[in-house]
Amino acid sequence: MDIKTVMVIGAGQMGSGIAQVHAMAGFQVILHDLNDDFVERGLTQINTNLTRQVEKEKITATDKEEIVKRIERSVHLNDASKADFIIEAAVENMKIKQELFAKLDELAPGHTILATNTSSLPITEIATATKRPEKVIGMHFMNPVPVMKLVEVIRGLATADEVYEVVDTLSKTLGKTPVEVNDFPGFVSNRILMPMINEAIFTVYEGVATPEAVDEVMKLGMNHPMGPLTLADFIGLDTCLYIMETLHEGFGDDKYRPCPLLRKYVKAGWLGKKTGRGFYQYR
Ligand SMILES: CC(=O)CC(=O)SCCNC(=O)CCNC(=O)[C@H](O)C(C)(C)COP(=O)(O)OP(=O)(O)OC[C@H]1O[C@@H](n2cnc3c(N)ncnc32)[C@H](O)[C@@H]1OP(=O)(O)O
Ligand SMILES: NC(=O)C1=CN([C@@H]2O[C@H](COP(=O)(O)OP(=O)(O)OC[C@H]3O[C@@H](n4cnc5c(N)ncnc54)[C@H](OP(=O)(O)O)[C@@H]3O)[C@@H](O)[C@H]2O)C=CC1
Repeated sequence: MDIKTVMVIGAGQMGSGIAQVHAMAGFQVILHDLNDDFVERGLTQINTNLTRQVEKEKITATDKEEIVKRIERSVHLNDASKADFIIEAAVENMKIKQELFAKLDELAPGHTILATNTSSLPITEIATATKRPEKVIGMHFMNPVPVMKLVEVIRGLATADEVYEVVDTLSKTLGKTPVEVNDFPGFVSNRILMPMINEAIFTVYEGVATPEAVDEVMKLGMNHPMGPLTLADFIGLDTCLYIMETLHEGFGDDKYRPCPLLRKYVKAGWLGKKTGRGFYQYR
């Protein structure tokens, strides 16, 4: 399949990173969000990342200009009519994703693949919102997208082999390493990572240690690049909570119950780095 134009839905931390790596690989990109300000925020992030690369002499200023020129802004979902490949990176919520997929199914050309960057939600269930479940697939990038090598590729029950092959090849074209996994809550990455983060939050909640101490133990003791609470702030505490809820509901096992402190922070709007406060303060 010949992919020329890739549309990214959601210009948040993941969507902007996904748009950046596609534009860097030479694709035309349409970056979509609900309004101009959100699209602009995503483009600002891309600009900052590329400027850093120019300063480090990894790309030239002309390369940067060309990459940015390949990214078109969008606040109208009917721009999907121009896309060969769509990756959805909106909020981690089944209702919102199903609504988006139902609309994209109507607006996108028949050949267009509809991928989702969901962290944990079942691909098979997202696909039921469309009349093309064979063209729906999970393409799960890791944060920060320009740096992390993994793409977890998840087939829904109905995903066609050719669609899997397209995503496998596309991931390699982006310089990433695809790994195929089955469609179960949290897939592999978040089934393992998120209970560790949730347990780190319990250790703070139960007064075992401060966030700083927990992070230091895991960084120095286990050689993790970031401690689990710094990582939770980096991912977004709302996203961490949604993932824990998906695991809890999906497996029906209380070992996945989200820590009450995580719920409290999310209710308070302490979502981590993106809102300036989570386990740490950023402003
Ligand atoms: C929730 C999910 O569904 C799945 C997930 O994504 S879970 C999260 C997975 N991600 C992780 O676990 C990340 C863990 N952290 C790390 O690997 C590292 O701390 C890190 C890569 C983020 C930063 O690395 P570091 O060595 O501490 O910092 P630093 O030296 O500043 O950065 C290394 C490189 O990353 C780049 N970088 C750092 N943060 C970046 C960002 N947010 N965006 C783009 N590039 C970034 C830097 O520019 C630098 O690039 P060069 O090698 O080209 O110079
Ligand atoms: N954070 C992470 O480390 C990772 C996250 N993911 C997944 O990627 C997805 C996005 O996460 P992330 O980028 O962190 O989240 P962010 O909150 O940074 O960004 C989500 C963006 O999508 C927008 N949005 C919400 N609803 C819609 C809609 N109906 N149409 C278009 N845009 C919409 C949001 O707007 P608004 O601000 O108004 O809500 C926001 O700009 C989630 O599914 C998440 O689970 C996957 C891998 C890693």
